[in-house]
Amino acid sequence: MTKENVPAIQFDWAQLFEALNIGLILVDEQGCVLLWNEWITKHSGIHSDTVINKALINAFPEPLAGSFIAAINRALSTKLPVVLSNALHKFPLPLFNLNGSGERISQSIILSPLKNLHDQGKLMCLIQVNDSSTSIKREQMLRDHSETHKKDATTDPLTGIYNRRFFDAHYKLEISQAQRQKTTLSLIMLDIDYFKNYNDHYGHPAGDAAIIAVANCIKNKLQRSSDMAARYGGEEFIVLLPNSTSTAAQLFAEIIRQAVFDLKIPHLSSLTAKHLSVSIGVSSCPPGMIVDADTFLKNTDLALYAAKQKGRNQVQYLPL
Ligand SMILES: Nc1nc2c(ncn2[C@@H]2O[C@H](COP(=O)(O)OP(=O)(O)OP(=O)(O)O)[C@@H](O)[C@H]2O)c(=O)[nH]1
Repeated sequence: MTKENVPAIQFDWAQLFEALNIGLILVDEQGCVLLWNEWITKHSGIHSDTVINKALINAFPEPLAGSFIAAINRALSTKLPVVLSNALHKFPLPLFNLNGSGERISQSIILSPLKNLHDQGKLMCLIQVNDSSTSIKREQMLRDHSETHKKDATTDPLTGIYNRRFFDAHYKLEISQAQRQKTTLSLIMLDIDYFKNYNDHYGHPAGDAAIIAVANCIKNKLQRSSDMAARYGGEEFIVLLPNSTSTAAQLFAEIIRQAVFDLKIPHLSSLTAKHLSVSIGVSSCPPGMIVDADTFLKNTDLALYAAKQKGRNQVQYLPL
């Protein structure tokens, strides 16, 4: 904007400075305070009368950071604006929130050299202070929200283990990797016995607690970081064991079956035992065998069906 096209209005600049929702401090080349607006007064508790024409370094009750003083000198010597990054300098000035909590405002600061029209050839430095607490909190909220969202998309809310959607995606990757690397991939499907009776007898909240107990039992027995358990349906779970032979998978299934039974959760309406039990189906895809994901899953489900048919509370293996 040139001088010619500046709007010809009567303007109270002092009023503008006071109304701004940012902090403004103006210092001369000696670091003497020439302007100190209302925003700074509000957030520092220091009135302009006590600091005008005095050294900025003595304005606050605590010493100013060396990096802040250096930034003012840099703006004046290079005649270029300097930005104090919020990431590196969170609280350059002792400024506080107005809520009385004593919490410091995190600040983003721009230092701009200005010509001092009253003192030819001399410069002043305008210090603009922005309260970036709100934008930082908003960013943090967005980050937290996106983390929660990601977690929601992959985990089962009741048990905290992976959900079926995540399992399906992961399972397809594991099948192709096992086929490429010629390793054995094993699958375990597990279902709580007579769970409808359990719910009817003990109530739905107790049923939920039993599902959580079984999920924890499975989770605690997983040995390798590549093993993965998911809640597959209401009271049905699935475990993926990469690089695990059929023998190892059956042994592992038996460990889980026993561990659930050892929880000794009373199940008086079960026709199998007095305690909560699970039936487990196991299937393995040996090295070099090409099988599609659905066939492998169906085979494991058939093994589970066989475990149910043969009396429940047991492990059955069905070769592909
Ligand atoms: N408490 C609770 N119950 C659930 C949940 N999801 C599914 N169920 C119940 O699980 C029961 C499953 O019943 P069925 O599929 O008939 O199986 P079952 O009674 O275990 O019979 P078998 O598997 O043959 O031993 C149903 O009553 C569902 O309502 C859940 O999240 N919480």
